[in-house]
Amino acid sequence: MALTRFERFLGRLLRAVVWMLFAAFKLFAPQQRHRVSRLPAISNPLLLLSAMQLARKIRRKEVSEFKYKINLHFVLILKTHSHFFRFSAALQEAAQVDKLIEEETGGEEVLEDRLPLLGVPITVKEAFALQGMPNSTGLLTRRDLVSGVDAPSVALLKRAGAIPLGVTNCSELCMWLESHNHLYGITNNPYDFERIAGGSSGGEGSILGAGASVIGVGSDIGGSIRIPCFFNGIFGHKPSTGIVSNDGQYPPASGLQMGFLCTGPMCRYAEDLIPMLGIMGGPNANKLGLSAEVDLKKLRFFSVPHNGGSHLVSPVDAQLLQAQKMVVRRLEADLGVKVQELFIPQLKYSFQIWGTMMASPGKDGKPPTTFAELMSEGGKKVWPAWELFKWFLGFSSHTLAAIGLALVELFQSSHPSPFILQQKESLQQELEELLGTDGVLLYPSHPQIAPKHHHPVFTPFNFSYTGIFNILGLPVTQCPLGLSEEGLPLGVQIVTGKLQDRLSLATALYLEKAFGGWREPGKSAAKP
Ligand SMILES: CCCCCCCC/C=C\CCCCCCCC(N)=O
Repeated sequence: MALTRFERFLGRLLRAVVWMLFAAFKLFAPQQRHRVSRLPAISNPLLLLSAMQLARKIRRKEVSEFKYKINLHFVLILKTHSHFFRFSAALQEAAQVDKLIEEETGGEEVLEDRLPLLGVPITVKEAFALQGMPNSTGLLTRRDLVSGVDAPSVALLKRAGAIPLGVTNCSELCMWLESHNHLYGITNNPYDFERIAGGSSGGEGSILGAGASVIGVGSDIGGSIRIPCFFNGIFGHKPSTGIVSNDGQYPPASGLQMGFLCTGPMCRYAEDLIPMLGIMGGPNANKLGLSAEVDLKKLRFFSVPHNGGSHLVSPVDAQLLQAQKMVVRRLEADLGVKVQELFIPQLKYSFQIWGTMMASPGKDGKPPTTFAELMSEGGKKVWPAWELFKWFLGFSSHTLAAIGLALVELFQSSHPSPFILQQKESLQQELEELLGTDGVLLYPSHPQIAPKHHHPVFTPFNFSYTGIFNILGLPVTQCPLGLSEEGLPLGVQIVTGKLQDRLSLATALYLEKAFGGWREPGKSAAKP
């Protein structure tokens, strides 16, 4: 059974609404002007180290006191966002580091085991609770809220010795692929300030991509770790469902969404992913066997170049297709494996599957909290159509994307399409059988290279390239693959079977060596 006439009509209506909103946006949106157009090169060599390298230097006292200084200049240019840094508290904590090293009588190995991130600066997506820091998730009504405790994932990193520098920008209520809200503004891409940093963990993506922070915490229910990692040329991992605690972030997931949301690590160097995941997962990380050696030659590799041509989603950029082909060639040449190219027809319905499952009631039968309800938090009830009218007049405190999402929600049917549910089930079964415990699948991270600011309003369904794996609960590592002709990051998603995270993490380590991993934006000028 294919989509019903009503469902097809809804699809067309949605597209018409998006086009109208975009046209309106083009007319009314203020234009950004940048006094500087590119980042300077990084001058402090400590800023070029991975968390593991930096932690080793700190343990050996090769970095005494807190010489690692955040590049405030970058933070200001990128608007990632700087007003919420806890520099003096971080410096006080850093001053304790040498004392902790002196006190450890068991030597460097014991210290590494006990405090693997001792002294390493981290940043955290503002949607997570970090004690003493705001936790607004871009809602003006939450602007005065200060976290009294740390989210569990943040607490585990702190317990491992990491020193939080502060919180970074995200999209309004974490539900858009551009990090923009009326509290902090819009975050820029370090490779080209005219372009988006992605969302919803875009502040993290930008600050890490710029080399102004070492490692960071993000969350992902539709691509919010992977999209910003892709656009900012860094690594990120959406773990298998249920490994890292999602508690302590706003908004909390509701309904079936609880099984789709994942918290995970973001960083510039692949070698930081496994230790971060091990720490953030707490005892759950034992389920992943992260210390087991992976022999890439014994894995089965698959490459899916696109979603099969959904009319809602842009075609995959030729440079991304080419980059993925290069990965295939490299794997075959270096490892002697045969990478099988596949087309999986159900992927065409990725957006419809994501939308249907996100709107489904939880196991307790309760429907998820609506987006309009979340927007109303701490203030007056939000009426989406009225809010849109206010937005046209410049009076709304919400972004067009958030208003658009609340509007679209009004048209969502409460009866899920049996055809879409069937596509989801068959996709789940096919991928689980295909990947098993030794399969690795390459899939585009997004159909487009980092778009210009606000342009995602025009292509809102493109996130479904990442979103589908939230619904399937599969782990995915986002891996950079060098730069495009315009000097913008290229990349690929590496997907594996449930709880087989170590396979995608090992593949990312290999691809970092093969393709050069993160590139410093200040040395990679965007071509005009
Ligand atoms: C202004 C136009 C708005 C039109 C809305 C069209 C509907 C699109 C639906 C959903 C877009 C969600 C994007 C989610 C991005 C990542 C979310 C995440 N936290 O992982």
